[in-house]
Amino acid sequence: MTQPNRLVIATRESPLALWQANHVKARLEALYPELQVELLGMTTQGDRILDVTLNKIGGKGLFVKELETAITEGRADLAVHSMKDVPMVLPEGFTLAAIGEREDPRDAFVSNKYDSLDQLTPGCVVGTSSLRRESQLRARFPHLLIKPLRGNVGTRLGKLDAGEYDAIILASAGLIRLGLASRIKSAISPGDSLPSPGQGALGIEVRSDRADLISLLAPFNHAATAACVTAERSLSRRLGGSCQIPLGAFAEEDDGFLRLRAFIANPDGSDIIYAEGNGSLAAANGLGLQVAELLCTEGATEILKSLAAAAAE
Ligand SMILES: NCc1[nH]cc(CCC(=O)O)c1CC(=O)O
Repeated sequence: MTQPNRLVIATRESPLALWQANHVKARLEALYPELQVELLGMTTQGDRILDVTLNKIGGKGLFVKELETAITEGRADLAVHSMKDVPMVLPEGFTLAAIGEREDPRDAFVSNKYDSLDQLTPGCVVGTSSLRRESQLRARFPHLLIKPLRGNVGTRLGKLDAGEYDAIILASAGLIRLGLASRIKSAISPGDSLPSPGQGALGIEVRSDRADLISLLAPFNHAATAACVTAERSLSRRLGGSCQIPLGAFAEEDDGFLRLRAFIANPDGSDIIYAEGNGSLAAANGLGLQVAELLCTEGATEILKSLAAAAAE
């Protein structure tokens, strides 16, 4: 198998996406000094449509499709994604060659006036467009008002600073990567806001037939992170995971074992179901299915039915 001497990474052009692509580029160049790596920046539909909440316009796939097309057409070899944005089922012919070590997976509380969620007083306005974050806030902090908030990380911080919100919730990982960790007033515990499947982890997508790339990228894979993300994604896939469903799934590895916690909810947070399970690293996929089954027995099936009925209206 011959090693390529030049690689092109397809990436979105948001500052976070560019940071992630440059991070993978630097890692690859350090591993393979002979290799030349270039970036191909692209705008996706998800970046273009900013005035509608994501769950109304088709969700995660919008951020990855153009990148996959560039790979199919031979304009790029690989795409770097936030695993949180990668659909649970990849299109035929694509695979994840590696999942890198996870950054802080927790949600971050960001505010110019308050230090943490429990300091917020009745009527405080919290910005988020994530159904996952919204349903958990409604369940745990019913006195807060939730107002939609979209755009890339910089745009969202700008809206907070303009006084449109008392606080906003973002992923810690994005803020840390962008050198904005000082904006995090407090990390929200997974018990208060269970992260999204894949949050904080980077994935590298290639065509399944590129054995050369799959072996080249193997050193980037972080086994514990990959197992956690596998468990989270298998749970989400089993429940039809997309941005349309308020769902969180978060796995942690300790000494070769995984603990997977998950929840599913009605969008208004009136019905929120938690489940968790433990398993070995090697059985990550099965653990995801097992905890999904637990959620179904506890009422997830009914929530999914009513969400599907509401969507069909
Ligand atoms: N939904 C957009 C998105 N996709 C990945 C991240 C953050 C980085 C990560 O989770 O890896 C963000 C921003 C956010 O939710 O604040």
